[in-house]
Amino acid sequence: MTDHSPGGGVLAIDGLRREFGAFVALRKLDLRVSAGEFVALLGPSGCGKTTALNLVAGLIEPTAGTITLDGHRIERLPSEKRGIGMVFQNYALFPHMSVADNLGFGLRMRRRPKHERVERVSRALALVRLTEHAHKYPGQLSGGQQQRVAIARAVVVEPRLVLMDEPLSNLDAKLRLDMRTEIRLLHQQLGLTTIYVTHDQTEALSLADRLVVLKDGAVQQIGTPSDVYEQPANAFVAAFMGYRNVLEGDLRAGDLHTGSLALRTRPGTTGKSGRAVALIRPDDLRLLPDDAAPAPNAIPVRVRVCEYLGREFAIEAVGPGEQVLHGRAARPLTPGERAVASVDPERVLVFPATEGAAVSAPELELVAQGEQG
Ligand SMILES: Nc1ncnc2c1ncn2[C@@H]1O[C@H](COP(=O)(O)OP(=O)(O)OP(=O)(O)O)[C@@H](O)[C@H]1O
Repeated sequence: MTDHSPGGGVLAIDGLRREFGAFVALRKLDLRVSAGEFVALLGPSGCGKTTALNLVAGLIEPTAGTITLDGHRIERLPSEKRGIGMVFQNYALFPHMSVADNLGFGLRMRRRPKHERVERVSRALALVRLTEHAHKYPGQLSGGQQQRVAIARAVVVEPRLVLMDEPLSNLDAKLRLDMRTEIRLLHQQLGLTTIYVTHDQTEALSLADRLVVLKDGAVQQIGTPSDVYEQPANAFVAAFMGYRNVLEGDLRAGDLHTGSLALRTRPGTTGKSGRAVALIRPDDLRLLPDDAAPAPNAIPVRVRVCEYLGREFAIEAVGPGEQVLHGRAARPLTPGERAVASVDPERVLVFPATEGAAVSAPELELVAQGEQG
């Protein structure tokens, strides 16, 4: 094992499973991560993301399955022998060591000569723009600065693989955005193979080359951000990716009939029939004044809430059959006002209703929160 491998290693995970007593936290994870790739594990609380990460890190052992890094089986190796860098949400810095010593620690453990340590620490400090803070202690830094130290400490040893577990979750909204860009930039510069755990779909979409969406310990979809966003594999993934409007009904000849309205759906569903759910992103549901020109899939609604978003307005409205709908309007609408909700059939995804049952209220709430970010 060498510290000097340029870029990152190649990771293969096969049939990875972890049980805690009778509870299965991770069912079966099969994943290939190429050298230099950035993969995000995404899903709601309790879906098994941290379990998967901890198995790769060597903090817990698998019940079954293998993990291969650069051709070597590592699933039973002690954590410190795996050549992996780790960044956690609580920074986990050594409080009694200066920033520079925190960074140099891993290199000292690897017995790198002093001149090399000094050189690499100063390069890593410059990379995360903390050069002038080198002699401070972690307690004297802001949360964002501490997290930059933690990231620099993980990458300074040039690990074959970097694991990050919700590294931005303790930071405020603005800092989160700044750090997100910083992590992406760092990844572009160093090309380290990275696995990143988050429950925030916007974070995963913006950072990762590929996403692994998990639910109840089971993989739902593996794909690029645009695959997962545009072509979610099932209703759960769709709801998690922000398809907040969920309408259930009978699918006949490409139309979903809910009992109180009929919705034309994406071409390709015409041949299918039966109980189904249609999912629509709020961005794709346009709220128009009542007297607007005819629009596709026009649903008469009454406006309930109008929120200012900056460039446009988020509208909550009630349609036929008391169906609650979330959409966007170019101009403000008044609560109580009649309006028309319209959606291009191309943007109406349809899944069998059995999958729709998997979209539970708490998960939708989580999506709703994520949407504000
Ligand atoms: N040591 C343990 N003993 C028993 N159950 C555990 C243990 N660790 C995790 N679990 C359970 O396994 C499931 C998956 O946990 P995990 O921490 O991987 O979820 P997660 O997706 O990372 O969630 P979060 O985002 O909340 O951290 C949870 O239901 C959790 O309660």
